[in-house]
Amino acid sequence: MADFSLAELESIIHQRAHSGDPDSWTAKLFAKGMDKAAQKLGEEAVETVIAAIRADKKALVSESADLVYHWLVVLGMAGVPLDDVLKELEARTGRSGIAEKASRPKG
Ligand SMILES: N=c1c2ncn([C@@H]3O[C@H](COP(=O)(O)OP(=O)(O)OP(=O)(O)O)[C@@H](O)[C@H]3O)c2ncn1[C@@H]1O[C@H](COP(=O)(O)O)[C@@H](O)[C@H]1O
Repeated sequence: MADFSLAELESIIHQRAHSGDPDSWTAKLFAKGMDKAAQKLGEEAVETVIAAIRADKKALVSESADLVYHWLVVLGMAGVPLDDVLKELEARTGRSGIAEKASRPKG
């Protein structure tokens, strides 16, 4: 099991986003804005699909890492916390109160 979490990567991205470090890819993406970040996310998604179709496990791991990193950049840029996505996934399992609340009639 890796000693690393998506929450840690989200935190690193948050720190690097406005670091002003000219060597930081994260800072470059944040400076370029959502169009560029979303484009990179799409490219990494396509590269992940290609790796999967080729049954190239090594490439699938590498492209998945690129994909998840760029996905977190896009979430960060949009101001959507990773936790919101995790809560949505949790609700879909039926484990959390969110699913119950969402399906409850208003009023
Ligand atoms: N996980 C990543 C990560 N995955 C991919 N990338 C970068 O994403 C970029 C784009 O990937 P591509 O394969 O498309 O590379 P490219 O062909 O050179 O890109 P373009 O020609 O399209 O510009 C590359 O420069 C990769 O280095 C990442 N950059 C950063 N991180 C994480 O973010 C942290 C902070 O990084 P910096 O912001 O660079 O300090 C790092 O320590 C890592 O933990």
